[in-house]
Amino acid sequence: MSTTKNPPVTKNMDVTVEIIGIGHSGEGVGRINGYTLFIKGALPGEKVRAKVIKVKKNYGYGKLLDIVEKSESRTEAPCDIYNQCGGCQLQHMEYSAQLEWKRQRVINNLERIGKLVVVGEDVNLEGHLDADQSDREKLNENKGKQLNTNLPLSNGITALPTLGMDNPWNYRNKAQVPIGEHEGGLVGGFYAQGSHRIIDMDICLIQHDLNNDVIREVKNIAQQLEILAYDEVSHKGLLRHVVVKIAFHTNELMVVLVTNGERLPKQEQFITKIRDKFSQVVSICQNINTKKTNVIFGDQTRTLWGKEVIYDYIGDVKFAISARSFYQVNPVQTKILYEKALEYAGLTGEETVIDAYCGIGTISLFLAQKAKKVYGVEIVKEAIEDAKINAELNGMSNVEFEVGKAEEVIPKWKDQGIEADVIVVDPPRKGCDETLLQTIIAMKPKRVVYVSCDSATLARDLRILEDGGFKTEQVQPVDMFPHTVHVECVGYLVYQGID
Ligand SMILES: C[S@@+](CC[C@H](N)C(=O)[O-])C[C@H]1O[C@@H](n2cnc3c(N)ncnc32)[C@H](O)[C@@H]1O
Repeated sequence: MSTTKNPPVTKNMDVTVEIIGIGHSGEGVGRINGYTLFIKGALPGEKVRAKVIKVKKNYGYGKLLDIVEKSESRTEAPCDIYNQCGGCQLQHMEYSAQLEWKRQRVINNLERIGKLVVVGEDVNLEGHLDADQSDREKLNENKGKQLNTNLPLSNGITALPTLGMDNPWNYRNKAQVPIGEHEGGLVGGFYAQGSHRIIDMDICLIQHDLNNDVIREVKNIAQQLEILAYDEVSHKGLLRHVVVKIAFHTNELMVVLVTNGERLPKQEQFITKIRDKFSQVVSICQNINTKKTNVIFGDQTRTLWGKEVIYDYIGDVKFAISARSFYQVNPVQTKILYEKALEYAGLTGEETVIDAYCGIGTISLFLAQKAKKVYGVEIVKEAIEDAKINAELNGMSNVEFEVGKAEEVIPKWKDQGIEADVIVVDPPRKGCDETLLQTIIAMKPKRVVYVSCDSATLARDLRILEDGGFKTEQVQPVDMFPHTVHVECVGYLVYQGID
């Protein structure tokens, strides 16, 4: 007979609780008689007073009222709109503590989800149980991959300290802000949490300064030229989004005006005013999106002035970035991440490499500098078109790209006799497809380099690869998104199976 326990709290109750972890959205995680309470703004190690605002069967939410005992890691969030925006979740935590927390989260997932042994010093930031609990619950939803926990454990993985930024601000190279109208004026910034009300924003501290300046000026110009902001309820008005991209290495800027219609009134004046203000702007584009949708871009893009693309470099590799092409948003940390991937790939110039989930081929081209041959596979056709353009741009003839699912294309390559010395994977959050993992196991490359944006699925997939004869040597967390809960990792595996 099952017994259902009632939550120990009720709505509006005033509670005092110790915070033992950080949840998925950066909330503090507290426990009351085993019941989990998520409290936004609270930090691990703190004792806080909170008002219960939502009660669910297994967990609830509280509103922070008072900090009774303060964490040493607490700091003043420097952003004026931090509490309204939601784009950053950890500004109230010292940066060094953010880096430690990110590493600990990775370690916990490797140990608890992957059943892997992590050796070396433990950073011991108090309690992460609940955060990791929710990682595990998320994985359970992703059925189909059963871990065999009876198999031998790894002899020990080194989880290195998170590679952070010297200056963890102004790191984003792309800004995209929705435009709306408020009290007769044009506003642009971000959606208030849980709604589509646009809050005007002057400055975003994680954006490159020039992106902030351009966005502010484009709003002013649109207002002066009486361009109407788009209203998503009535589906009327013109200007939907302003997107600005800056190439950190060349300082080239692209401005994209996303409009609900083809005609841009006073187009020439618009262009002249932008150019007069910013000499770095080399490309002004219009993207037409007339659909009733939350998706930012429509299918049609035209260049209003200047070039179709801007150029940037990651290390020595040059990339062409168009209005719609994907490009990593933190180029400084991308270089660090890719250098680690390159180090783990251990290339001497003789190796054949497969880059699975290759996107626009950034990793493939980075590795192609040191490999004999690189094969890249990616599901999005446009990304592969960009990858081919970028290979040509760099005069690289030792790379081949194919559109398709990694789990279908790589087994085909295997059947065609392609043998990889190194396989690199950089899957989306849900991790690698099971068929792909089994193909990697069957192909027995000397090394696997696993780039991951979700350490929970990374841990699950490492377990499968370990069971198939690979040994995970190292996992390197890299902070691509300071002040947010996200953490990127690179895992290094070597084949140890017996043939
Ligand atoms: C995390 S991104 C990696 C992108 C790329 N490595 C980079 O650094 O720019 C994951 C990529 O996997 C692609 N993708 C998703 N499912 C896929 C599949 N089954 N097969 C191949 N590519 C896939 C996505 O379109 C996306 O470009």
